[in-house]
Amino acid sequence: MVSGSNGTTSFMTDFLQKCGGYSVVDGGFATELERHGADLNDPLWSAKCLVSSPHLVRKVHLDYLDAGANIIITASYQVPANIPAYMGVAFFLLSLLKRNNNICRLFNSMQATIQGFEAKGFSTEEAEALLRRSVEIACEAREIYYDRCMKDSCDFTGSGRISSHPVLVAASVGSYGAYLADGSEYSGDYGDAVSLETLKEFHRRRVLILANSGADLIAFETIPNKLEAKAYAELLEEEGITIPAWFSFNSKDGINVVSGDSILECASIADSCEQVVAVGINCTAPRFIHGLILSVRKVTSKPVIIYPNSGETYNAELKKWVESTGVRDEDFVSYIGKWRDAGASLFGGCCRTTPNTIKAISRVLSNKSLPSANLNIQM
Ligand SMILES: C[S+](C)CC[C@H](N)C(=O)O
Ligand SMILES: N[C@@H](CCS)C(=O)O
Ligand SMILES: [Zn+2]
Repeated sequence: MVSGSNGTTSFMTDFLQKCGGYSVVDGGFATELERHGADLNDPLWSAKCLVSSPHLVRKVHLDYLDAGANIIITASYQVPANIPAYMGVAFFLLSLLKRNNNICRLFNSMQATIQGFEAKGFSTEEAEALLRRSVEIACEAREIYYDRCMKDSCDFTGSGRISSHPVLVAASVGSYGAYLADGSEYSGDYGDAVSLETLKEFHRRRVLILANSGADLIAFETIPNKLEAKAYAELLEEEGITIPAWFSFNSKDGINVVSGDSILECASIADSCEQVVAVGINCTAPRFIHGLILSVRKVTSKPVIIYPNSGETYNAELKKWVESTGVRDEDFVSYIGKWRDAGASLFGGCCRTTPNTIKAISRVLSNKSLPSANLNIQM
């Protein structure tokens, strides 16, 4: 096993210790916004609410804190810092070549994204302000939560810090595929036109903004391929980013990440990156999680984070989740003990999970006497 020891290692292990050994991550953010009536059929997806209903964003964070989350993830998943100049040039060239099917597909998704943002009239400054705002709102929710706890006089230390329920704000960075808003984060297929440099330039500005936004760490989420993991790792190093980060991949077969790249290779990239304090899997069907935890553990000793989705499938055209047939995954909370035994230490939910899911996870983890697997907790 690779050591993974570095300057930031203790950040997560110290935090886990404060939480009692295991930590609870929040659940589906967009899902909860939709449950409150938000229409996310938009290129910004969940981030649309940063503009249209920031109060709802704050409320959803608070609901997850009330449910027991120790880590809340910001609404910045699908906000780019800007529309990079290379995209304008690439867009023009692609428009000349779009007789080829693959190029045609790339052209169409770029067109949708660029037009979506232009239609919204976002300047670079506004997009950047949106990224910062996403962190501010999460921090505001944490303050409100702490204040409430203080009033209820629960578990505060002399320093005014909450002792039994510490909370971190993780700034979400969605993949380039998320930004394309065509579900590419579930294929990881960006085509040959997208290189390591393309991805680094696409992510550079927003990573810098989020690193200086007051967030406690950066959540690189739903990473669909090895190239993007490499881009993140190189960016963190090149830019001398000092706040910690986690790398979380997604899979649709339990063996590889969605692009077909090996989870072992992807997790190794995360392991070698000094700033990375946890490695894991998100937005993946629960039935694949156990095997993936074992794979990740083969190449890193860093804490393993998992936040599966409900096991449904995303239809990017309709921007809706469709129930899958066959396996019932929605009661995945019953597997928390098994995943804990396999070596995971941070647990939450991704798309289509709710505060009820998180409440149930929190309950399972705080009940130390429960048996290892199949705890049969009802959400
Ligand atoms: C994690 S997926 C459900 C996010 C939404 C997707 N990038 C889209 O815009 O359709
Ligand atoms: N954290 C994201 C989803 C990642 S797949 C959100 O719910 O906004
Ligand atoms: Zn998800």
